[in-house]
Amino acid sequence: MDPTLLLQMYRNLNQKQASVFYAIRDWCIKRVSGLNPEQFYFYINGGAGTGKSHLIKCIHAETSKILRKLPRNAEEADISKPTVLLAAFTGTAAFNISGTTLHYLLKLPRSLKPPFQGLGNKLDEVRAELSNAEILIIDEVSMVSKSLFAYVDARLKQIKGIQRPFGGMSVLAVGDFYQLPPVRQAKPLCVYEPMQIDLWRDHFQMITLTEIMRQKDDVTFAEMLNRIRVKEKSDALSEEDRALLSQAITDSEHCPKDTLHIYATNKQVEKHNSESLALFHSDIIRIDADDYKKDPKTGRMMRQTIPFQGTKKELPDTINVAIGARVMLTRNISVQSGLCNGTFAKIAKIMTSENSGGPHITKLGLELFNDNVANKQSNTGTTDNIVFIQREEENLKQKGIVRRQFPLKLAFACTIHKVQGMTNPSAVVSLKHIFEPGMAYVALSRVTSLSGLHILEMDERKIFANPEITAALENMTKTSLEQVMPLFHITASLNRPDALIVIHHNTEGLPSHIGDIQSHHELHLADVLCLTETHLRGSLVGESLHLEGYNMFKRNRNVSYANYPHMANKDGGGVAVYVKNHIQVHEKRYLHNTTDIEFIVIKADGPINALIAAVYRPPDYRIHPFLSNLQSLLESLEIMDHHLIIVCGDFNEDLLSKSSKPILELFQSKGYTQLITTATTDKKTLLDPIFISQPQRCVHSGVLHTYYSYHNPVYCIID
Ligand SMILES: Nc1ncnc2c1ncn2[C@@H]1O[C@H](COP(=O)(O)OP(=O)(O)OP(=O)(O)O)[C@@H](O)[C@H]1O
Repeated sequence: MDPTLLLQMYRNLNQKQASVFYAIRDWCIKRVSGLNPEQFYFYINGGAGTGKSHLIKCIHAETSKILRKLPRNAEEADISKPTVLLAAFTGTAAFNISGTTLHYLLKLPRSLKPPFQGLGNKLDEVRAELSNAEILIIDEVSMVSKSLFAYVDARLKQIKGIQRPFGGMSVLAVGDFYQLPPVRQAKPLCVYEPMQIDLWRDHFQMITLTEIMRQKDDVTFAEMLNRIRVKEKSDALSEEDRALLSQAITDSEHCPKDTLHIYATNKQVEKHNSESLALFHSDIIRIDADDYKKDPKTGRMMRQTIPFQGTKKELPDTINVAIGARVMLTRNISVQSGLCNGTFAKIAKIMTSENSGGPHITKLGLELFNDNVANKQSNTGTTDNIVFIQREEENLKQKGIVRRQFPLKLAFACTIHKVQGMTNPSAVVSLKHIFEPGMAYVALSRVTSLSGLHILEMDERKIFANPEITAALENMTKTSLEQVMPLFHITASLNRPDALIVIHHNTEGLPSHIGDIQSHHELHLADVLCLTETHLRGSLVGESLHLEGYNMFKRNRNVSYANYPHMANKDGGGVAVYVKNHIQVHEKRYLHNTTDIEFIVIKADGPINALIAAVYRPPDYRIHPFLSNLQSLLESLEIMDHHLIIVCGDFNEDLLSKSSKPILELFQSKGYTQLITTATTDKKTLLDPIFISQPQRCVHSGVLHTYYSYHNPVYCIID
């Protein structure tokens, strides 16, 4: 994925999405640090468009990056093998997250009926391919049946040779059980059935995303979708929701004809498709299936003059198309390349060759609709944006026929089952013939705003949820992940207007990370935000470094060392402090006897009186001269006669190590208490302490998360 786009996706994560992202990121950091955290089994729940797929993409990119460091420790490990597996039941859902289908990934048989079929002689190959795999992500989990889930568990146990659930892998299951259930009337995974081993109920913890991102510019519509998501058959629509939906009601005369039509059944779809082909296109081309049958005399496979009729076939007898006609693939040709069952495209080229019976269509050039696809076409034979597909094969065994036909159908319209996961600016949705819970909700929630929705045959009785889902989700074990973003939750319940929140973070470069700081959900809660390793040069501060609502103070490395020019001239380092506008502060720029140390001191005069210092000690700054200069700084602070002094920063002394800690000892000898008790870096060292002269004034302290620095931010709240 394009790193700039990915970074923007990280920055855009809403607070709930970020909690899940950081929880799983932290698990990976622990795993890589050799701490062997317990496997996790999370279920990410959330209505249509709450950003579940967006979150999966971010988690996949970040966790793959971190876990890549794991196999390096193992001898003979092949680091090209994936550490995080991305999968879904359907090809389109898999492609949407750049993953693959569960069947393909785990080489599952078509029929999942017991007994379990092992991998046989493929085991070694699959085992080698998945040797580094640590996490399995399953999207659109509502479509995964219990038998498929049990197969996934058994298969992973076989591949990993470990009898723990899912072969000891962690699992992130994502989806919305109010959307489409598994095919063939199977019970959804979350609905408990006694007498069965229930992997779901026994292991999974639920986290619910609540903010709708797809319709975020149309909040009224988004809120209505949330209500109809859980509406049961016996519930009536509220007057308000009825009025909203009635704005979208139209009829076949007046609705936009060239917009995607979504129906419940294949019959409705086929009727609409053939009418639209005739309406929009005149040069209609008929593509018959090439059916081959063995000649009893010669034993050779002979092409039949007309396609074989009767019996159920996957590939159609005949397809009528035209240049420019909307079509959809009906087979997973290559999920990685976006050629999946359910992929939408336009016919761009029709390639023929001459044979004895006249021109014969050999290839079709498709312009795929999915934006991601263009970047992924590698070995599928492409020109510009066109992907060429060939005829696929189907064996009609009982009839002795081999069929060769394009796995394609017209797609001016499609069924609701094909639009799950899709985001569209507009759609025409028919509510006629809806036969399952969740169908109306899936169809109505595809568009980004109410103005893009056109409803045919409105019937509010067709909008209904499965009540079993509501009961099942109520009974599921839940986790709020509040501990992942502690400051966010503490401040929400903190009713102390004059509390002071101080945060320190080693940013590893302010100019490159200002965007990350601006979008961080907790850093902007700081009244005083101390940053080290700002890497700033020059005296001017660009507009881009401005944080809304804050005043900035800074001291660059090059002005911090009077007696060590070699340190002053080195890149990196530097300290800055951002202070909320309403706090009265003065910077204490020149301190008696204090030189050769990267620091800033600010004196806050209200609402809380305090001296706050941020310090950075480079790792190569020898401890004795540093201690002596730090001592001078602390003595200068003492003589300012302030009762509350807070000194934070990166001192490059690991307070979790067993070796001596002269910096900590110096602070303790001066009566300070250190507040941070857990690791502050990705290597699980504690390099970023907060020292305080009056520990009784601190009501909360701890460590926050970021994705862009080796260091995590630390905070304290002063009453
Ligand atoms: N944090 C975010 N910032 C910006 N856009 C987002 C964010 N999360 C999701 N989106 C956008 O909102 C739309 C819906 O998101 P997404 O497809 O991830 O939702 P979903 O929960 O997977 O939906 P569905 O259940 O219908 O499959 C997409 O266009 C996506 O790019």
